[in-house]
Amino acid sequence: MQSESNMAQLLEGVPPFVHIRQNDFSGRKHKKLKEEDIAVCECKYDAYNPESACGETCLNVLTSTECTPGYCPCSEHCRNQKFQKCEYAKTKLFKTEGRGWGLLADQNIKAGQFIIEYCGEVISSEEAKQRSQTYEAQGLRDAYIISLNANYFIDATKKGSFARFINHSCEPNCETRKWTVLGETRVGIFAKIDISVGTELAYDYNFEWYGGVAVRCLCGAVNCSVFLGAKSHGFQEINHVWEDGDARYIVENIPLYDSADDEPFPRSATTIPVQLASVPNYAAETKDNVGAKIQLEPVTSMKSKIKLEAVTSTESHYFVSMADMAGKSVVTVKKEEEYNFEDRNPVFSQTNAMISRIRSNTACRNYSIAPSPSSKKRSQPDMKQKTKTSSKKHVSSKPVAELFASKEAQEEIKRFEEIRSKATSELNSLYDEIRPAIEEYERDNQDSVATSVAEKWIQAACAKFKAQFDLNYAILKNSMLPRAARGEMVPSGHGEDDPPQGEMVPSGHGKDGPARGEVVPSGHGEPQNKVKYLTE
Ligand SMILES: C[S@@+](CC[C@H](N)C(=O)[O-])C[C@H]1O[C@@H](n2cnc3c(N)ncnc32)[C@H](O)[C@@H]1O
Repeated sequence: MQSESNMAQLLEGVPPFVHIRQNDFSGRKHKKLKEEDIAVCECKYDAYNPESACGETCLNVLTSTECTPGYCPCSEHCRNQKFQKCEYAKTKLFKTEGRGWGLLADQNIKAGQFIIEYCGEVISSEEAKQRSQTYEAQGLRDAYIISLNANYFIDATKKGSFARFINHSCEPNCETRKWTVLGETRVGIFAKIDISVGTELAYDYNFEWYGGVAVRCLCGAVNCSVFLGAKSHGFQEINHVWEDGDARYIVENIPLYDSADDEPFPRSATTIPVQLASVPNYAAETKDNVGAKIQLEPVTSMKSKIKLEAVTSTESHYFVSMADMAGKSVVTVKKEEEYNFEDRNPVFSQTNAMISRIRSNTACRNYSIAPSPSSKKRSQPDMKQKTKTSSKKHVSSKPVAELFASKEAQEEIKRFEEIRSKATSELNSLYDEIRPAIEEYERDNQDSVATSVAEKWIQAACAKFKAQFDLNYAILKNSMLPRAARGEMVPSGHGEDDPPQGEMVPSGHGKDGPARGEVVPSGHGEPQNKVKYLTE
């Protein structure tokens, strides 16, 4: 926990926040890394070549996992503990034009270099939604919540590292990457390209837009998306992009939030569309003045300008959307009645709720260990129920065994049935034992599950599958034996190896062997020459 003395007193005018260099886990427990789950690389430190210690070819580096101190074969020479050792690039805070504060490179930075960790408070998605609304209601314009994975978010609003000052760009020189550090997922800002000293750092927020006032992007990129989150699913779904030839709508007002504006942006208690001043310069594109296009000037400066060229004027509430058509950004606008924000986004509907979702590059060390996809997110009693129900679904082999006249067959089937129920109950009790780890995995499904848990689970699951297979095989095999071999009465005229009349005997079946191409499982009790043909 950082104390208030860490309250960053930076340049004049920077809103205060608590400076932290490690994520704050007051929202949930920090994962404990078990010894057997520690990933140990195979690197060897060569004093004549210090680069040999945990470089690009290190197994841990390749899986975006930091080496664990005390376990890395390169010990103090290990170069793969950048998050843990806060090996940040030199950066500097500066005031941007129109986008609040920003961070710039205070040294030359190489492509791929780790720049800084995005630290903040680790909170659940529910908490993130709630906080986002609260901040919005408090009039906070800048959003600092990013997604860690489907279930957890990092909120750097009140506590965070200097990464919280990095602005968005549609043509970014940085990117976010996820790393596993001591069992926890952490987010770092990395250089996408070589960055020279004095250049502003920016990454693509990949914002998820949940409705509300659209935030105008002032990144200045030639191919700027015009709004933060414009590429997000939420934005595109709500702001349907009209195609040529569609019915046109009259345009007057565009709900926009420009972070350069000092005036508090308009808010409505119940509706999303915001009434703005009417646009003076307009020209109807279609006869009925509906759905006019707005040509956007290519953004050349940090403070972009929207030039409204083809706008008609009548009513007040509209939604804006845009597409890049033949190199020009084109904004089209839809009537308020077309949208139903309440239905689509009940939680976010009344706020300018934007939470940045960082794409994952997490190395794939995930094991699918839940009993079935349908059990995901179930509570404990339900999960128990699931495993019990699934075992009930198995065909009870007792009545099946009784169908066979041969005592030998009956006993064999019962024996395999016993093995299967033992394996099933072992799997169920193991599931109870590791349930907390599985539930954690399911909540946090982009993280890796502990190897010890995965191994136990895989072993028990395989034992159960094998037992089930053996049982099925025993039933099948005994059904395939000629009646006489199963101790049943054979009508006169049928030799032991002859099929009943009218039955097809697959060609190529010799007396003692299976047909060519027939798969006869090896090592399963009965000799192969008993598998001949189906008689029932
Ligand atoms: C994580 S903060 C970045 C730091 C922020 N500029 C500050 O002064 O604290 C994100 C906020 O900065 C502003 N911002 C970032 N990139 C922007 C951009 N390209 N255009 C407009 N505003 C931007 C938005 O208000 C956004 O919600």
